[in-house]
Amino acid sequence: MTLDDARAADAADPLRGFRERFVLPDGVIYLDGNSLGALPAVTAARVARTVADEWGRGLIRSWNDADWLGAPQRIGALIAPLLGAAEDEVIVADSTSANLFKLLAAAIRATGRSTILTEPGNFPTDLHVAQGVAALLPGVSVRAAPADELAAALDGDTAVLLLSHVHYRSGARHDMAALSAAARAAGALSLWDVSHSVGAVPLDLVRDGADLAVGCGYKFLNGGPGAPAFLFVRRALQPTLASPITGWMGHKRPFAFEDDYAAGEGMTRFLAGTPPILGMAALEEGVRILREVDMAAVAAKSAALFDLFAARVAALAPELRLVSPTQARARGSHIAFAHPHAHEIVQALIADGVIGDFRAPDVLRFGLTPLYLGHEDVWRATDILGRIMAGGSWRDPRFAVRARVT
Ligand SMILES: Cc1ncc(COP(=O)(O)O)c(C=O)c1O
Ligand SMILES: Nc1c(O)cccc1C(=O)C[C@H](N)C(=O)O
Repeated sequence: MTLDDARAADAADPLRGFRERFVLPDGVIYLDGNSLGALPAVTAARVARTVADEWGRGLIRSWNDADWLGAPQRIGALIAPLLGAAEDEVIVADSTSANLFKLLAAAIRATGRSTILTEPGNFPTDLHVAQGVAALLPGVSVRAAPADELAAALDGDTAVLLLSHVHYRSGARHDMAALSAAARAAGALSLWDVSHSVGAVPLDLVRDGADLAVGCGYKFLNGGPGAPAFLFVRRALQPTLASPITGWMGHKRPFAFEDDYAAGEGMTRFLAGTPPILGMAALEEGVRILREVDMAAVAAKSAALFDLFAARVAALAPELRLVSPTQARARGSHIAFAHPHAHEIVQALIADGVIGDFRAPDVLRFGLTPLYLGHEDVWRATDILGRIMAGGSWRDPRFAVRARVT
């Protein structure tokens, strides 16, 4: 593909109109929307209105008048179709880590079983929260099995199969339907972390038999740094699960101020405390944009951007080893390569305006976000990468200095 071909592909792109819905700095090619999504153009004004009008003038009346109280359910319902879930199966609350804790503990209690089955190399918070739950509950342990041994590792002790649908490092995507069915056949629940899937690939949690899911609001949903997360519980399971964080917002009647806890109806029981309204407002705007989008078009464009990226790197920087699956249906919406000097190369790219990220020890990762990234961006980014590799500019000692956040 030539630069002209890339431009022609962008001109014919059905999603090209979405780029102007985002604020992106000049001189930057942003390839990290899988870690922190870009700022939607409407979000600053929405947050400013929430602050000045709803908080400043409405004051506490806004819990009713601006429906602050209903934000977790309202935004959950907005996210639901992106998950292939019903509106009453999703609620927005807390962080992905906290929601993992709630659902893991609930799953162990509901099944009466003792093992959390996961895979080695899952996102650290998933593993760490599982370890924390196991440390808290007598007899509970975490077991990790490689992807191709997971189905065989499910047994009568497995309470819950905990997996990231799309792997944060390689982008590899699990077969949700097959693994959820295997978990169910073993009498276990399936819990999917869809942080790297929602808004990135078409999801159908109900069709694919997922029992439980959690995910981030700040990646492909473009909800802003530290945006609230969401959780999904299959409707039939909701009455059987109990949150271990029995806060007042999950109570059946929070404003009755009763001494004794009574779990709220449906997903409400998975709330704990007061929702962060400013973050909720930003998240709502990000999700609204995604709701206008045909996810099949997003998936098709993501696949085209990936193929272009992979082909250009193979030609211009063959020393980078592709670690993402080559088949589109087997991956999410980022591309990853391994190189012993991945950190330095990513830093050199950032210095040249191409923002990707480094995942220790040796991975360069580039988010492919079809709403605000075009073929020309990929063409230019890979051009810069090729020059950095050919010229060896990444060897500059300043690129070896590790930042706190990579
Ligand atoms: C798969 C996955 N789960 C969870 C998280 C983060 O969870 P939290 O928002 O609680 O930090 C991330 C990224 O940070 C992630 O990639
Ligand atoms: N949540 C993050 C943060 O607070 C700081 C820096 C990065 C993140 C991320 O989201 C990392 C991301 N989940 C990943 O896949 O690596």
